[in-house]
Amino acid sequence: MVTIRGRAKINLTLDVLGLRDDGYHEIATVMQSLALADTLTLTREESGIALTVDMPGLETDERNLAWRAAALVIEHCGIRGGVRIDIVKRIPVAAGLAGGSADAAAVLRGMNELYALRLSDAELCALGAQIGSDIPFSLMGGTVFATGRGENMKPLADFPKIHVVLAKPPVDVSTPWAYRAYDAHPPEQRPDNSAFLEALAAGDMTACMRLVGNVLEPVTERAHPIVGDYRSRMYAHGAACAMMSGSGPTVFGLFTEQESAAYTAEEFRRETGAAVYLTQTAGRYGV
Ligand SMILES: C[C@@](CO)(OP(=O)(O)O)[C@H](O)COP(=O)(O)OP(=O)(O)OC[C@H]1O[C@@H](n2ccc(N)nc2=O)[C@H](O)[C@@H]1O
Ligand SMILES: Nc1ncnc2c1ncn2[C@@H]1O[C@H](COP(=O)(O)OP(=O)(O)O)[C@@H](O)[C@H]1O
Repeated sequence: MVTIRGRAKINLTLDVLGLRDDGYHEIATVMQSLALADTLTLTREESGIALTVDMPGLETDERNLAWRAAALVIEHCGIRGGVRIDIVKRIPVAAGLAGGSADAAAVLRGMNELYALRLSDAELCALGAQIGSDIPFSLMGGTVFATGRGENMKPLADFPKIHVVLAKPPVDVSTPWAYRAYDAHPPEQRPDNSAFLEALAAGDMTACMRLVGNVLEPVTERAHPIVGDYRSRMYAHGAACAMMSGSGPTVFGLFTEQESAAYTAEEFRRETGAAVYLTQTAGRYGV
């Protein structure tokens, strides 16, 4: 039996550079792991894939990314045997936090251990990329500059430990929808990735906070103005910076003081009734 965590992410920067021939978008993004994580327990079975999730409504068949990751490993490695996967879900779903990718990455790592497959990180990432663009990052974790459709990764120095308040507005945003809406009206204002990377390398956190930016934020916000409302509330509560993660709709606020993050989370819940999570940035796996 193997127990493994699949961690959420936020995008500190996200730029879309163009539409590719394969229908995906070329992106450039600084991704950051969070301590907020699902827990997955993998148990060897004689055959087949059995999946349970403690969150009602979430698929437990081949539509679940965790199920697909297990199937891919079994096929790729010619495994004669199966697996039972039990997921304790803590990452909000369809939130821009890559919860599904986190679970898939955990299953790839978990299967590697459970069946002593000795797949390298590069092999795991190549398998992960077949299922979803964010999965290679979820396998690596930490602070990463990702390009291509998200699978080309340059590990960066860890972003310092900082408190993160996540607030998910009560609206659903699908990733394909966000990219299509981006194509229909690409925003003019874009994050400056080079400046962000320079500031990060120099350890200039004040500049980093100023340089966060997500080109999908105005796209999702146009359809869901509540995103802007949540961002303003985060700033009003003293966040060093606040922004939507990925395709949204979750808004994160970064706080240097634990107390002020905890107070914000509580107040946010009280004021809006939103699903609010208090967490922290997390470093790379195995480091
Ligand atoms: C926007 C981002 C930012 O990190 O995260 P989320 O908001 O989903 O967490 C990612 O690019 C999401 O990656 P992921 O959620 O893995 O996407 P995938 O499953 O690979 O693709 C779902 C769909 O999104 C679109 N897509 C995804 C990635 C990409 N670089 N270009 C795209 O156009 C495609 O329409 C694709 O069919
Ligand atoms: N293990 C999983 N956890 C969450 N969602 C999953 C999972 N497997 C498949 N999905 C599907 O993927 C969709 C996007 O989920 P998620 O990865 O949480 O969001 P996002 O792409 O915004 O980061 C969900 O609506 C759900 O139908």
